[in-house]
Amino acid sequence: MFTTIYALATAPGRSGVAVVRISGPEAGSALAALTGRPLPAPRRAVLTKLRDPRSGDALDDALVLRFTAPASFTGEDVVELHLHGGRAVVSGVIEALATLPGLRLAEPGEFTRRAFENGKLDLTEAEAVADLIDAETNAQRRQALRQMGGALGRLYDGWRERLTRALAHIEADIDFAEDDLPGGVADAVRPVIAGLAGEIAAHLDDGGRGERLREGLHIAIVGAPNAGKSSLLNALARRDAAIVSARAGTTRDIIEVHLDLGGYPVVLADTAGLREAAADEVEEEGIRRARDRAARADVKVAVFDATTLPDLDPATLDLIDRDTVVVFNKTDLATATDLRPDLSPILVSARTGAGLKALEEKLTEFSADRLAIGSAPSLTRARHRAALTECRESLLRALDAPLPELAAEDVRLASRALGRITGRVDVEDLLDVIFRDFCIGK
Ligand SMILES: Nc1nc2c(c(=O)[nH]1)N(C=O)[C@@H](CNc1ccc(C(=O)N[C@@H](CCC(=O)O)C(=O)O)cc1)CN2
Ligand SMILES: Nc1nc2c(ncn2[C@@H]2O[C@H](COP(=O)(O)OP(=O)(O)OP(=O)(O)O)[C@@H](O)[C@H]2O)c(=O)[nH]1
Repeated sequence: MFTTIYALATAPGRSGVAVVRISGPEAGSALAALTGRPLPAPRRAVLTKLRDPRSGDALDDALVLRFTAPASFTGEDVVELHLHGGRAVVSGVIEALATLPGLRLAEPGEFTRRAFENGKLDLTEAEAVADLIDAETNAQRRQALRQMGGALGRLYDGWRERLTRALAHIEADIDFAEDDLPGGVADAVRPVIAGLAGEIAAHLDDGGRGERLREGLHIAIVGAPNAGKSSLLNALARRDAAIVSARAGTTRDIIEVHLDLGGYPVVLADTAGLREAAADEVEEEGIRRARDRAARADVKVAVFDATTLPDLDPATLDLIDRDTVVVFNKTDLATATDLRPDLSPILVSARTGAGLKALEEKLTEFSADRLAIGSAPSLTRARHRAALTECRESLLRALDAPLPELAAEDVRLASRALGRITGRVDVEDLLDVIFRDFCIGK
C-alpha cells in the first residue's frame, strides 16, 4: 500500500502562515506524535502546541486540521499543520516528521497523483489543478477552473460512452450474424460513428485556443534596426527589459516579456532589426532568429520609423499579413503620418507614450479573438490533441472497414484513445510525465 507522504504545501521562504500537508495511513499517528494528545475531530481546526517527538522541543503553536479517508483531497487520511511561516518553524516540523516511521517527503505532484489514483480526480482535472496554480491571468484561471470542475473530462467520457454503445451494437451484429456479414458497420451505427468523428473534428479545429491560453499568445515585434522595437517593448512592459540604443543592430537575441492584456496572457518578444548587411555573424544569427520567431508568432507587430515616411522598410513590409498590427513609431518627430492608410497603422511614440493605449487595445482585441473560450470546453494540451486525432482516425477507419470485426477493433482503439485522456485506461506510462511538472506539496 501507499506510504505516508508530507511536504510544505505553501511557497518556501518566510511567510505569515505556512501549511505542511501529510497524507496516508500514518497521517493521524504523525499528528499524535507531534501534539502528544488525542486526535481532534475530523475537519475541525484546533489550536495546539507542536513538539519535536524526540527532544520535546516546542516547535510551534499551530492550527491543525485533519481529514479522514476517503473524504479528503487525496482520498487518504490527511493532516494539515498551519504553522507560523518562519524558516526554523517549518524546518523544525519537517525534520520532526522525517524521524517518524512510515513517512517520507512527497514528490512533486504526488498529492494530486494520489487523488487521481484514488478516483477523486480524472487526469484532465488533475492537469487543471496544475494549470490553476500556474494561471497568471483571469482568462487562464477561468479555463483552469472549468477544467478542474470536470467539463473537459465529462465531454470525453460522454463520447466514450457513445462509442461503448456503438461497439456493443457492432458486436451483437457479429454474434447474431448467420454468415459473415457483407460490408462493415451496420447502417444503424454508422451515423453514430460519423457524427462523433465530426464532433471531434470540430473540437480539434479551434485554432489551438485552449493550448494558447495556457501558454500565452506569442506576439513578435519586428522591424528595421532603430525603428524603436525595444523602446516599444519596454513601454508596453512598463519596465526596461530590453536595451535601447541609438546604434542600429543593438538587439541580437530575442527578449521576452509576459503581459496581461485584458486578462489574456501574452508573451511579447523583441527581435533583432531586419537588415541585409549585418555587422557581424552575431547580428546575422539574431536576424535569422527574428525571422524564425516572426514566422512562428501568433501575431506580429510590424514597427516602422515614421520619420522616414513615405519610405517603409521593404523587409518589414514583406512580413505583413492578416495577423499583423502595423505601427508607425516616433510620431513625436514625424510630421506627415497619414501616408499609408492602406496599412491602417497605429501611430505611436514609444518616447512620449502617445498612441500606446490604442496599440494595447488593438493587441487585446487580437488576443481576445485568438484566445477567448466559448461555452464549450477547449482541449488544453498537446497530449489531448494527439489522442483526439488518433481517436478520430480510428473512427474514420471503422467507417471504411470491410468487415464488422475490423470495425469493432477500430472503435475499440478510438475508445481507448479517449480513455487515455481522462486516465480511464492504460496510463501508467503517462503519469510520471504528467505529474513531474507539478510543484512539491501539490
Ligand atoms: N487548507 C487547504 N486549502 C486548500 C486545499 C487543501 O488541500 N488544503 N486544496 C487542495 O488542493 C484546495 C481545495 N481543494 C479540496 C478538495 C477536496 C477536499 C476534500 O476534503 N474533499 C472531500 C470532501 C468533499 C466535501 O466535503 O464536499 C472529498 O472529496 O471526499 C478538500 C480540499 C484549495 N484550498
Ligand atoms: N524621438 C523618438 N525616438 C525614439 C522613439 N522610439 C525609439 N526612439 C529612439 O530610437 C533609437 C532606437 O530605439 P530602439 O528601441 O533601440 O530601436 P530598435 O528597433 O529596437 O533597434 P535595434 O535593436 O537596432 O533593432 C533610440 O535612440 C531610441 O531612443 C520614439 O518614439 N521617439
